Amino acid sequence: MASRLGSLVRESAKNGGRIGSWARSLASADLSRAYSSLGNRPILVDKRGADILHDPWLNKGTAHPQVERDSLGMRGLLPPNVISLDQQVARFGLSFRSLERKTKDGESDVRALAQWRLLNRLHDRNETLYYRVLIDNIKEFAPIVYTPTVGLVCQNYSGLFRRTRGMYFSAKDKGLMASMVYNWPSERVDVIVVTDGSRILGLGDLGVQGIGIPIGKLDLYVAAGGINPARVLPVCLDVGTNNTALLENPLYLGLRQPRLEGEEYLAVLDEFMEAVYLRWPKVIVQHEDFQNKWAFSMLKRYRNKYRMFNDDVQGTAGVALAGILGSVRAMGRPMSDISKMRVVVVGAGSAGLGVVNMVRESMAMAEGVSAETLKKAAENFWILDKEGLVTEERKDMDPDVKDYARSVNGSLALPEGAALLDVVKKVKPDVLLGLSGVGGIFNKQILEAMKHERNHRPAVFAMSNPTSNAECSSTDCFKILGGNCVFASGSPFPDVDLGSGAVGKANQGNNMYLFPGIGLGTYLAGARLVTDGMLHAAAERLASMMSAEDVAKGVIFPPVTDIRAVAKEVGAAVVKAAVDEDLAEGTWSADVRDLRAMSQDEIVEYVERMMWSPAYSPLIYSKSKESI
Ligand SMILES: NC(=O)c1ccc[n+]([C@@H]2O[C@H](COP(=O)([O-])OP(=O)(O)OC[C@H]3O[C@@H](n4cnc5c(N)ncnc54)[C@H](O)[C@@H]3O)[C@@H](O)[C@H]2O)c1
Ligand SMILES: O=C(O)C[C@H](O)C(=O)O
Ligand SMILES: [Mg+2]
Repeated sequence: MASRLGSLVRESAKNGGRIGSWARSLASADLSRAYSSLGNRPILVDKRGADILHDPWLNKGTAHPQVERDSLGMRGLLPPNVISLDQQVARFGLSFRSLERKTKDGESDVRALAQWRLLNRLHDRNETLYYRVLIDNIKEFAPIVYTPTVGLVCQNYSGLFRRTRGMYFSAKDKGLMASMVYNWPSERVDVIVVTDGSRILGLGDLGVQGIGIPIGKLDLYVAAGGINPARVLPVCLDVGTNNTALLENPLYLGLRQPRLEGEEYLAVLDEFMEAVYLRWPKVIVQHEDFQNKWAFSMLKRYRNKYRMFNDDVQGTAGVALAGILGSVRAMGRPMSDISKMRVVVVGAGSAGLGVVNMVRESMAMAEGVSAETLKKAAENFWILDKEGLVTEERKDMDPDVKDYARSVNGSLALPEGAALLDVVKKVKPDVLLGLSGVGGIFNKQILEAMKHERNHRPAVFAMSNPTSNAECSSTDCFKILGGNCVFASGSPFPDVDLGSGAVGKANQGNNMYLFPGIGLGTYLAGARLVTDGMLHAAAERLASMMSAEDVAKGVIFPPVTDIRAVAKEVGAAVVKAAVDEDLAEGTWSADVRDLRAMSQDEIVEYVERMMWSPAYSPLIYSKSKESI
């Protein structure tokens, strides 16, 4: 019926509005009336789920009623909010007229969104071509599909929503998730990136619109990590939002309710994790952009049960560790001197604390990790949150930060809640690291205070995303501190011309250098869990990729054009660590005995061979859907 309706409309268009005999039997010759009266009659379909959503004659997008979503295997394939055709028309009009005007930074953002739309449409049409284009132009396009533009996309996602992508699980799906996962059309899923939308980059709670982040992360899993795009699944857990502007926004596609808390929230998470591992027991689940209050607890809850990791806590930590090791080398000192670094960290959230925990372990390693060396290493950090410096006098101290609370007596003592400027002036840190989400917080005075006699090569890491949330820009940093400082930022910044041929090198310090390799290595190792040992191996491999010549110039991370090679090397290091830890079970292409027999170089070659790259395959018609 659907195709008859389709051909009717096409035929009518060809005949300049005249309709065929089939339609003429209807009471009216008016095509639009015929169409609408037909539209109200049931249409028999021989498709289900994603096949309906990808058929323009059948697809109703967000207007598929719940009964249809349930009977046709679509539950979870759309944002949970059901809206009507009239609302869709209104939404389209609203988004058409207002989207560009509402974007934040004017002209350049309008352009960025237009570029994202072009890429997104290509992604919808042709996966192979899309990934080929992305890989070949990664430097130009990573800032569009990933940070910073992906932040803007999430802020506007309800208006930008066209073809659905990924899955949505909500509190309304309680008890149904184990069956819903079977609505996803792929038999095999290797990597899931899931968010609850509660802390999207430094942009806060964006509710269901956070789905843009898992989509962007998985783009890099494919383009950099060589994961097959047919086997990735972006997920948003819609547990409500506390963002009142979104709740009042007529375009908003998510549930209009406050965020679930406590046991209700945990029940959704637990059911989701159980459901995906039920259908895909070997899948790797990456938790992404969960607010601090859940990020650590979810990691602790699941990391010894499932092969999962939290990118913001663990991926970021590895990248910051590699960056600090690079800065130590740039100072002309041996890497073991990391244990002598004074590090001021601004931001005590999931990312900031993930970083200090990992760097602290690395500092302790020089003398052997023990309670004593870890305690000593903790003294190298000064941590600030929105209340200022965290000291032992802090009231209602977050237990995760307790180990780093500074004494208010003794040398370098500062009062509870001391301001960043006072901390920097007194401590004279080697590394100033921002994971606060507060744009511009490393202001002129703070950067001036980083010019001190303790270190002629200070490192400034403005790691918050997207660009407008970065703690400072490359220009501010180099103009104030001179060409000798080492600069890294979460979102890309340009190199800075310092005159007379001198160039301040702007590094991108982003977890994109690790998560694709961590996922790839875990998958190929067939590791049961993602352990600290595997994460340390990943970070160390990243750090070791930079030559002495690079680091001397202040280049501490590889260029984004090398991201595929980085993922390969990091992936191989993760495989090796998993084998050494006896956690590897291998895959059909190399079991654990094969992996054990491989030299380091052979593991690298193996990883490279297993990475998916975009190329067309010949198509042959076969009645059975089995692939040949
Ligand atoms: N570059 C990367 O790879 C990377 C990775 C993860 C997160 N990030 C970025 O880090 C930022 C924080 O992420 P998160 O998950 O830790 O968030 P979070 O909400 O868990 O933590 C933010 C922390 O910043 C503190 N803070 C807020 N205002 C402050 C102020 N004025 N002064 C000092 N501290 C302040 C908060 O108290 C909190 O401790 C985000 O912008 C995110 O985009 C970057
Ligand atoms: O998404 C990014 O660009 C990095 C990081 O995961 C973040 O949350 O900011
Ligand atoms: Mg993140």
